[in-house]
Amino acid sequence: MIQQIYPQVFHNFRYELNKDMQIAAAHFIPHEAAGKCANMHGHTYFVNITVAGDELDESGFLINFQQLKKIVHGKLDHTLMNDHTDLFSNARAEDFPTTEVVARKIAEIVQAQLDTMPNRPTCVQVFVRESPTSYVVYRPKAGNR
Ligand SMILES: Nc1nc2c(c(=O)[nH]1)N=C([C@H](O)[C@H](O)COP(=O)(O)OP(=O)(O)OP(=O)(O)O)CN2
Ligand SMILES: [Zn+2]
Repeated sequence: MIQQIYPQVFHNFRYELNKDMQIAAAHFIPHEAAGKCANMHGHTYFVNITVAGDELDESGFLINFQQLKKIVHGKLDHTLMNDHTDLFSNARAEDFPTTEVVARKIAEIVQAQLDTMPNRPTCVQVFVRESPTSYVVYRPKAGNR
């Protein structure tokens, strides 16, 4: 079980849900500035996804927790991040699989799913802990949907 206090995100929506998941994955950062992290290595990423909205779906959900897990954990768990060429690139820094970019890509995956739902919830925050001492918080700009 994951037990952690996460940073709060300000919003005016009536409902907010949070889904935790652990993703075991390998990556490498294809840049000399990454030092030893330019070599392939693995992490157990601790991910927290925050979704908010004013309306629920016909099940009384903002989004089913299981569906959230499936679209993120189901895609990335036990994979090499760099292999996901639909998400990451070894040529563009904006798309290297850094913690920052992993958090942004998870937000984009989630928002793409949310955009198909009639109740139109919003992904307001993605927290990604890559190691015991390093984490990133990504908050999509309002209106980027
Ligand atoms: N801003 C970023 N800096 C670094 C990233 C990153 O994604 N964003 N990534 C790495 C490496 O991938 C590495 O896996 C993590 O680095 P680091 O926190 O240094 O890991 P340590 O366990 O060695 O940390 P200690 O606190 O020294 O134990 C590097 N930088
Ligand atoms: Zn790493």
